Amino acid sequence: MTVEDNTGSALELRRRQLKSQPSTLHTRRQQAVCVRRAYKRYGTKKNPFVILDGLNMTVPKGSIYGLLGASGCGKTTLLSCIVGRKRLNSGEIWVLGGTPGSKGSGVPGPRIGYMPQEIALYGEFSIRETLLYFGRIAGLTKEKIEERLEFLVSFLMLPDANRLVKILSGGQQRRVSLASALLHEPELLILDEPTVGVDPLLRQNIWDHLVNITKGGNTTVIITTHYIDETRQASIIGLMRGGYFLAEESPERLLAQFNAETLEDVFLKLSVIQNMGRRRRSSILQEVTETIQVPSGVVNEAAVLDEEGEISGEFGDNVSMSSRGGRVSITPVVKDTEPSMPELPPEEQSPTECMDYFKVIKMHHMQALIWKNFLWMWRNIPVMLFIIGLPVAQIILFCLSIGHDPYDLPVSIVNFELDQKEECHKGISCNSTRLSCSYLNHPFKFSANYKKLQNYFDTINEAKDSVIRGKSWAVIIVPHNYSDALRERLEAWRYASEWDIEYSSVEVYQDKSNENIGNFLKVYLYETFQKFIQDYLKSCDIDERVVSLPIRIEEPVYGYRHPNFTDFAAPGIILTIIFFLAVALTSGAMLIERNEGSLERSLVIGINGIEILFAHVITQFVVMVGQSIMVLIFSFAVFNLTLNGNIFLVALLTMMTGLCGMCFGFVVSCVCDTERTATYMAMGSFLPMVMLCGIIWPIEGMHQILRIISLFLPLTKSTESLRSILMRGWGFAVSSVYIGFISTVIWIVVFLTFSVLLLKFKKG
Ligand SMILES: Nc1ncnc2c1ncn2[C@@H]1O[C@H](COP(=O)(O)OP(=O)(O)OP(=O)(O)O)[C@@H](O)[C@H]1O
Repeated sequence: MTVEDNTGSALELRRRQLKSQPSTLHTRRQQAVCVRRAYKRYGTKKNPFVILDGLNMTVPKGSIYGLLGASGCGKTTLLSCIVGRKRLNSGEIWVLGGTPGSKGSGVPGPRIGYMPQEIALYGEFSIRETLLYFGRIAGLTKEKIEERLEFLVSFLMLPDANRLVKILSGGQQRRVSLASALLHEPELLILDEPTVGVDPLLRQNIWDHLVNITKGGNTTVIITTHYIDETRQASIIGLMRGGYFLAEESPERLLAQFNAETLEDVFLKLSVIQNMGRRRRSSILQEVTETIQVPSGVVNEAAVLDEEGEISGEFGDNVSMSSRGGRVSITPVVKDTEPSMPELPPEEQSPTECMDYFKVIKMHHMQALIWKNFLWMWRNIPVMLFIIGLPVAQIILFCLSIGHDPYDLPVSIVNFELDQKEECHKGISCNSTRLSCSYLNHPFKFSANYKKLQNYFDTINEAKDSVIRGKSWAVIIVPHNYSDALRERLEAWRYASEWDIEYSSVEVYQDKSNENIGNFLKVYLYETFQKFIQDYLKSCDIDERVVSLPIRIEEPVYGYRHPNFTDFAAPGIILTIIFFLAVALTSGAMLIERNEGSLERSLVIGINGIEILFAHVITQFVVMVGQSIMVLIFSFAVFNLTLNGNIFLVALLTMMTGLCGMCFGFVVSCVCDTERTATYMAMGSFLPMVMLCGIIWPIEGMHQILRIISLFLPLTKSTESLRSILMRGWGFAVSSVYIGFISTVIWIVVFLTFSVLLLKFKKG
């Protein structure tokens, strides 16, 4: 044969392959599942990891379709796309006549029964409760669920239905998972490796059952398995490799065509052919159609519509595909120019109006979800007690640890007014020659806080050394003749001598490395001196006001003469505790549900993200109300924090902030895929929020830009509002109060909208 002859026949062959498919939209919709030109990649566009590369698949109604392929070839990915949980990058999928995920297609929904590869069950539920949950979602009555439960437990040889899933063996758990998929007798059953870990007898029973339910033609099964030969009972098997099907045929025809004993052999031969194709692209078609005679049915005719329906084969519809991924390509086809390509179906519409999203909420779904969430809590009572107890523990810690004056701080004193070994005594008299003792032992603040740890030294150097070595916070030096000098200074006033002024002053050397302690000590010394000197003048029958600062600080309009930091920080701390615990609780619950796979199963059976979200809002809200009540009781009844306003307003704002935290938790769980990233995000937002929302430091003391930023944070206005209610006793009519409520509502709406959008668009 000459080169020209070869080229000519190859061209002829290509033309033959390019013959348009007789498939039509109508016939595609008639199939249980029809996949055309599916392309799916993970990774980035630049660095793609192609999983499906122009794959075609046709699953006729009433058939059992065995999806075979090596581990990691993309079976689960394909199934996820079929059930609408992942999206193709390009290509078309029809499932039960509609496009998965589109309005009115019923997919995802109870028309499908899905058994994912992971166990995807709630460990804390019993077998009965598991089936009750999935049955309720599918809209079955309790009686029907009980009837099916009885059948499935005996058919799948399950133990007592009241046993918890988490204490079942791996194989038993898989069977409960299979029972959950079979429970509502769906039209399309998608089973991802249902027979792993199942004993041969039960495996045979399962296959017999599948054959039985598909007999009537109303149920279709797609099943993946690693035991290739068990698919002999399937009506069609699709052998997947390299992102597409090597063949899609009935097992009998495949065995006959390849003259093989087992399906493993067939797979092997097809794989060899595929590998040859990779080496010699141009000659593959010739080899397939000429050298290897057997696959003729698989190769060409399979693509042709026969009486049984439209069957696609590797060299059928796939022929008209691109050559992405370097796979064997008979000829590349530009979609637009292909004359006989059936017109693409108009995309079924997703909900477009806002209200459409709320119409998707179904009562029986909500009931099942709320029941499931409460049951989960009931089964995890220690966890729940911890969750409710945690904010209480935090508020107790806050009230006991923050805002109190430091006490028992050691100070060193060198008192030159005292004789050797003389002790300082309390008490004040007009003629006292030991006024320094009266001052330092005055029962007002200084002595009250430092008395226990006043250490007397003989020399200044020794005393200073104690500060240098960190043994005390300050050295107070009282000069000789302090009392006389002070008396003289008071009496002579403007005529006081230099000597009197010098000797009537105590010297203080402080360790100011700790700003708070340094300031407290300074204030204590000032205030105690003020008190002491007034008492001294009184003892001399002199009006004590002459030595008071000529500024009268009257009773404050709001707050106390001596406000404490606890009252300042409490509003922000209460809101922060409730907000961030709600974030942790909600994002944790959502991520556990998602990562255990149970969420995936619920979504496939028809629950949608919005229902899950609202069910969590309801159940978590109950928890959060419990947390808020406990926190408020401990704050105001036990620790007597200042509460001048209406407690109902306080409770309302606290709960709204908790709701806001829950909504932020939903955003976190939608954005993050793992608990670790969610923890980073929650922690990453915690500190900025605490720093910028005026919780521990007034916003008025921040950098200008941060002051503006803080206005746009969820806890700023609510903290301000709560502070005004608590400290000023203001009501809802005052702007700084109602702005806090408005800001919280706005943040709830923003976070909820974000979550809904993320749930809607973050797929696959
Ligand atoms: N979300 C993802 N991101 C990146 N790669 C993924 C993702 N999901 C799956 N893959 C990769 O895609 C490939 C196909 O995975 P898939 O789970 O579909 O295979 P499979 O045929 O079901 O395998 P098995 O039979 O072992 O379950 C694997 O290499 C897997 O690592």
